[in-house]
Amino acid sequence: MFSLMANCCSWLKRWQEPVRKVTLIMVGLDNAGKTATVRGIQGESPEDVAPTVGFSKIDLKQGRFEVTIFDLGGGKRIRNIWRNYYAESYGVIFVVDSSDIARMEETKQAMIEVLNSPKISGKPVLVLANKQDREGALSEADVIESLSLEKLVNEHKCLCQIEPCSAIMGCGKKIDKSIKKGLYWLLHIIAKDFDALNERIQRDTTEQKAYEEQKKLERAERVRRIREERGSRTSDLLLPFKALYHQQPTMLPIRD
Ligand SMILES: Nc1nc2c(ncn2[C@@H]2O[C@H](COP(=O)(O)OP(=O)(O)OP(=O)(O)O)[C@@H](O)[C@H]2O)c(=O)[nH]1
Ligand SMILES: [Mg+2]
Repeated sequence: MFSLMANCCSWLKRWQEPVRKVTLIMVGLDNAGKTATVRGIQGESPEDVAPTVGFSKIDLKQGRFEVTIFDLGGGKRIRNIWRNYYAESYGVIFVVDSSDIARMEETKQAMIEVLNSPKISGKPVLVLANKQDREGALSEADVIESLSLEKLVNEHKCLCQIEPCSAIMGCGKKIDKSIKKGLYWLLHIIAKDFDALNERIQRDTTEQKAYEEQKKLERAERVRRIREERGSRTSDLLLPFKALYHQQPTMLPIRD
């Protein structure tokens, strides 16, 4: 009887909680398994994925959360787009290919760059130590050591959880439990500090929009000036031709 009442109370409490819109970014080197992971979360097959050029966006409902995940391409040349998503992100999912030992240093540098951003520092980070099914994959402890994870997250005051997992294990209900557990953890941490985080995100996104608007205006002004310069140069070049054209009729032989 008591447990029934306790269950009812917790259900009521959850039901009264407002729906919260949360944006997350999923980053990590190319080939780490980000797209395979979001595919699995979405209930789609994580097999046959192609490298992400740019980003893909997925929307899902998790309890009282409406979650948007930006799965950002990890290729070296497109990593610089990550920063455009930092301001609006409530938390980070960093996917690591635990079996690619040769790229651990590159992974570490990429993570340092993400956490170094003032728009990310202090936000919660979920590290998915992916590809645990592969032979020779680093264990959770080895990934922590290779990335100097403890030092890094302490320096940037980021709450962090690491989950060893395999994105290709299954999808939907059959998804690796560690991925599910990690996502719950991240959303739970975000919910705990939602108001402060939300305020920061509103402030940062307004600032970013103003910055982008300013850049757009500057670009438009540059283009206008280039066109103006080109226009005046073309009319200078055209002038002798015009003069020539007007002179020609007088040079034609006069016939009866
Ligand atoms: N064995 C194994 N392979 C995986 C796992 N997760 C992903 N893969 C494979 O790794 C390759 C890359 O996966 P993606 O999900 O495309 O990697 P990504 O991080 O999205 O890469 P980019 O889009 O280039 O940034 C694919 O061939 C996947 O099938 C895993 O847990 N285990
Ligand atoms: Mg991808």
